[in-house]
Amino acid sequence: PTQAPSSGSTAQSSAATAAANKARVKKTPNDFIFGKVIGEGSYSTVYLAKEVSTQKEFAIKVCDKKHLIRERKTHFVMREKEVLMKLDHPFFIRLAYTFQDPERLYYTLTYARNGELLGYLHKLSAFDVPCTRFYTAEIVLALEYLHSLGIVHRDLKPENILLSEDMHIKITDFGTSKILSSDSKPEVKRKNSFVGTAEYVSPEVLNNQPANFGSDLWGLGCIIYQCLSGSLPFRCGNEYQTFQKIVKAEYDFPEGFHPHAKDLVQKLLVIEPADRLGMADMGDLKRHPFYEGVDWENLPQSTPPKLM
Ligand SMILES: NC(=O)c1nn(CC2CCNCC2)c2c1CCc1cnc(N=C3C=CCC=C3)nc1-2
Repeated sequence: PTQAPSSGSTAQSSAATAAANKARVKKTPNDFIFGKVIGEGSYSTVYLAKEVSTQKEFAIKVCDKKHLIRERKTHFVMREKEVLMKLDHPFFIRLAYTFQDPERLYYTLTYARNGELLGYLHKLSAFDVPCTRFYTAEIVLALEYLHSLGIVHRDLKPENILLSEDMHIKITDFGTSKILSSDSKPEVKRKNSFVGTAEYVSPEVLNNQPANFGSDLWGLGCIIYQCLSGSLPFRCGNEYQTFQKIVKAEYDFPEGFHPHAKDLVQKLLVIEPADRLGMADMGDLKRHPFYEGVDWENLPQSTPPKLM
C-alpha cells in the first residue's frame, strides 16, 4: 500500500493551497479603507486607499461603468489595463488587483507617495545637472523597457512621472498608450482622436501619423529641456502657435544651458522620428556624453540625489 503522506506534508500542502486560493480570491471594495481623492481623470477618480488585511497603501482608480459607456471611454480603460498587466519593472506603477461591483470598476495600483516630479520642478523652478541627469536617466531606462515590450506611452510628461517613497520614478497614466504589435493594422486615426498634451506632443502625432517609439523620445527631449531650464521648449500664447513651432521643431535654448544637455536635446527634438537619438538603439542614448558616469545597471538600487 502507498505510504500515507505524513500529517506534516498534508498541513504544508493545505497551507500552500490556502495561500494560493487566497491569492486568487477577488478583492472587494470592503477589503480597503478609501481615503482622499488624489486624482480626477475624464473617466476615473483615483483614491488613496489602505488594504485592511495588510495596512498597505494603494492608489485605487475607480471608473463608473455607465459614464464609461456613455462617454465611449471603455477602450481607454481596456487599453490601460492591458498595458499595466504587461508591465513588471520598478519604474512603472504596478496593477495589483482589479475587481468590480455593479456600478464601478476598480484598479488597485501602486501608490507613489511622493507625487509628481513636476511638483518638485515647480518648487525648485529648475533642477541642477546631477538631478536632471539622474531622473532623465531613469526615464531612459523606463522607455528602454517599455519599448522592448512594443509599447508607446504617447503622453510622457512630468505630471505622469511620479515618485515613490524612496524617490525613484514610477511612470503612470497608460490610458493613451499604444501597443505596437507586429500584426496590428495601422491604427485608423479617428477624427479628433487627439492624443497627448499640447506642449509635449510630437510633430508626427500632430501630422496625424501613428505614434511610434520616437514620440516618447520627443517627450524625453521636452522633459530634459524643462528640468534644466524650468520652462517648456514649445509654449506660446495659444495651442495653435505652439503646434506651429512643434511641427517645425522651432525652439531656443536659454543662455548657459549645459552644452552636453543642449547637444542631447538637439538630437531628440528633431522632426523625423527615425533621426531621434535612441530610435536605432537606446544604447546610443545611454552613451551620450550627458549621461557619462551614470551607473545604468544599478540605477533602481542607487540612492537618488537630493532634489535641490
Ligand atoms: N490617472 C491615474 O491613473 C492616476 N492618477 N493619479 C494621481 C496623480 C497622477 C499624476 N497627476 C496628478 C494626479 C495616480 C494614478 C495612478 C496611480 C497613482 C499612484 N500614486 C499616486 N500618487 C500621488 C501622490 C501624491 C499626490 C498625487 C498622486 N497617484 C497615482
